[in-house]
Amino acid sequence: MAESLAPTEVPLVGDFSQPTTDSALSGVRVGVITFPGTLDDRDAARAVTLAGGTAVPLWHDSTDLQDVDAVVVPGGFSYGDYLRAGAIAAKAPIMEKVIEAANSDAALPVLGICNGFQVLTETHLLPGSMIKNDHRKFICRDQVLRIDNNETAWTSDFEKGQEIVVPLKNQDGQYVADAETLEELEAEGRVVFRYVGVNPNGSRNDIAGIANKRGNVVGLMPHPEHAVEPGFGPDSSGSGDVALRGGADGLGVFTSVLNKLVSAR
Ligand SMILES: NC(=O)CC[C@H](N)C(=O)O
Repeated sequence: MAESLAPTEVPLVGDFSQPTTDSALSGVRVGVITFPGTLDDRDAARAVTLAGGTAVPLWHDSTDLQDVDAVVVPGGFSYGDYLRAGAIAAKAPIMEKVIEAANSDAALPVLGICNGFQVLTETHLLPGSMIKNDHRKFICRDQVLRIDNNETAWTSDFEKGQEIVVPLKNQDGQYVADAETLEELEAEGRVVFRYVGVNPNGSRNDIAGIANKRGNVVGLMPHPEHAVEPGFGPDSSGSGDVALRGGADGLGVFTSVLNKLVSAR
């Protein structure tokens, strides 16, 4: 009889054991959650590794955060986007622990990317909601973003006002919130990433990503983890010349949290 593989033992497949020269950074453990239907956990784990940290797979129905120092809630279609994108994942056992740790005095850094951002709004760690793109189509493009807040746990390695190019791919990417919430986000500088040039989905105030009040929880719709290796990411030169593809603009999101955690030690 075939050996049974309990769900909690399902491994995150892939070799993330990149050599790193900085032992302080590699001592930082970043959890990457996998729900049924998650797509981008491997790329998120690889981004953590390329930034110099240690990626720790976290399974959705576990309640053990395994002493991680930060958590990435990656993109995809958790639970098939049934009910609403992110709504079921928000109730997963692992998220109960993430919410607790994010709200604790220790302020665990949490990053939600795309479906992860949808999960974070559904948990109310972040305000507002994600609804269907205004054009009602799935969209996939290289997107210019401006870093409007470089004081969060996930953006401190960027310059304020810096523009980066990362991929965007979703159907429920339109960020909406009531007028009071939008006003508060703007007044408190909590719009972290803003769409530049094109607003690809009708998001209010061109909002691509936001933070909670303490700046430890950040969610964004575009995908920094898909732009972490020169030669493989989007064309940040804007020339359309494949030979000029830079594509590592997203790496700063992951180095930010590692450097911040190391300097806080
Ligand atoms: N790339 C993704 O994470 C997709 C997110 C989400 N399920 C959507 O399509 O809106």
